[in-house]
Amino acid sequence: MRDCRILRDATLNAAHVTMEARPVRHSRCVMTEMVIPNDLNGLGNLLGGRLLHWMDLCAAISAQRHTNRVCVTAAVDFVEFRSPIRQGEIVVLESQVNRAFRTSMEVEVNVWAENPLTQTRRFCNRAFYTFVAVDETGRPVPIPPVQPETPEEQERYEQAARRRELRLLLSGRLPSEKARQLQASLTELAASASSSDEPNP
Ligand SMILES: CCCCCCCCCCCCCCCC(=O)SCCNC(=O)CCNC(=O)[C@H](O)C(C)(C)COP(=O)(O)OP(=O)(O)OC[C@H]1O[C@@H](n2cnc3c(N)ncnc32)[C@H](O)[C@@H]1OP(=O)(O)O
Repeated sequence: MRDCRILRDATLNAAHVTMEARPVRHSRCVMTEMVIPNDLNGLGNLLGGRLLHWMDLCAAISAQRHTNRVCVTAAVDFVEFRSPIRQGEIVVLESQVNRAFRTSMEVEVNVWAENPLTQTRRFCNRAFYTFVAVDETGRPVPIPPVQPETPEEQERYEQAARRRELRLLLSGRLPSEKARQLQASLTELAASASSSDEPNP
């Protein structure tokens, strides 16, 4: 990645880059695909790897919309496959940047399967991607913050900080004593568990 010419050409002129906070809506991406025979596993359902590929592209578009930079996938967490997706169904992917940190950001991707005849949708999949904005040499560069505008965006923004600590902890990039948000959440959980254990008077 570090000596790629496309990367150099795409990032040398960084006049379009700004560090002003950006609303979540600025990074939103909606992608639509149709499941065809080449996308199927032996059971006749959409291949998990094909879906992850589409999700990665959708998330990359969100990351690049937020930053106006070339962004690379650093990690993928909490991937769930809740319901198989069948041939002929329409796959709708929606992503947005939940929160930006220094050079990295959390992108949430949600996936629905849509019946093309009835247009009814069922929720199938969710994952959280970490993208890092890079310069022309592939090194991480600072990115603008996210400005949440709705209560849901605010909640996602706060949860993103806890998930970040967890993924950095699990990848050995954060010592446990520095995982302060997680420690606070665990203390809160323990307190609510012990108060609900108390017998009624
Ligand atoms: C017509 C115009 C054409 C234009 C044309 C443009 C080109 C259009 C390109 C399209 C692009 C599409 C892209 C698709 C998506 C890929 O397919 S990308 C390919 C797959 N990914 C890669 O190859 C990435 C390989 N990894 C790397 O290059 C480096 O590890 C990284 C990700 C840049 C990080 O570098 P590093 O030296 O570890 O940097 P470090 O300073 O330690 O960490 C930087 C940040 O990453 C975070 N981080 C690092 N590792 C992790 C981890 N495991 N978990 C969580 N966070 C992590 C750190 O916490 C830190 O965050 P901040 O505190 O700064 O917010």
